[in-house]
Amino acid sequence: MRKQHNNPMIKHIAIAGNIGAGKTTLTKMLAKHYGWEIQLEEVDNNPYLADFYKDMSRWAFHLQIFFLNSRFKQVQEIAQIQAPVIQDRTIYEDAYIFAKSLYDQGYFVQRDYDNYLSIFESMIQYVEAPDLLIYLKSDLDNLVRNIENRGRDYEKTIRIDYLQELKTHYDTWIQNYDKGKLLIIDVNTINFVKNPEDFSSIVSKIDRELFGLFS
Ligand SMILES: Nc1ncnc2c1ncn2[C@@H]1O[C@H](COP(=O)(O)OP(=O)(O)OP(=O)(O)O)[C@@H](O)[C@H]1O
Repeated sequence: MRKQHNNPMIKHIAIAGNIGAGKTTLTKMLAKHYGWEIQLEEVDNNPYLADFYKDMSRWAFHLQIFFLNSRFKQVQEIAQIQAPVIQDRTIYEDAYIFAKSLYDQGYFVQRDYDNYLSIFESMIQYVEAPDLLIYLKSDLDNLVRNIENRGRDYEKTIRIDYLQELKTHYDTWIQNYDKGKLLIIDVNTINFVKNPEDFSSIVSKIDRELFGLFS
């Protein structure tokens, strides 16, 4: 079912969440449902991701710079496209979740982290927040199950404490998020791929945010 988006104020929808939360799948399903343009993460063409998971200290800075630039280019493109766009992960997550937790865990040396933050601060002035942020809230069991099921070779080395650290940063970030509309979807007890009614319930919540009388 295709439903054209008819709220001129809403142009940029973003999906946020931990590794394995289901962002990419939901992004594609929502893009199809609403007829939105789509912006995915650079995973297959990412020159650092596989090396990063083998040796995080060695490649943390390179990977963060790559993702930061890639995400910045996406927001620039979104600003220029007239049609509504749905984006798989935000630039905030790169800085406030990934870079921060890599620094906290000692994978970033101080001067590299300072350098990264300085680049981020320069860029963020030119970034508009999404009109609607959809956060997929997931516990660790669910993340691990999804990561195992998709079976990417380079993700086999992901440690549970790395996911836990990311989750802690996500919790803090979402609690304090005030840049625009926020919709939190608990994905622990639903399966929007297998159960059409779970997908419909997500769509109803989004409809309420986008087209509701008091939204
Ligand atoms: N800034 C970042 N720093 C470190 N790793 C990152 C960063 N951004 C993305 N990644 C990693 O790149 C890969 C992206 O994969 P993908 O787009 O499938 O998303 P995902 O995070 O696994 O989430 P989902 O399963 O919800 O789609 C994951 O291993 C992810 O965590």
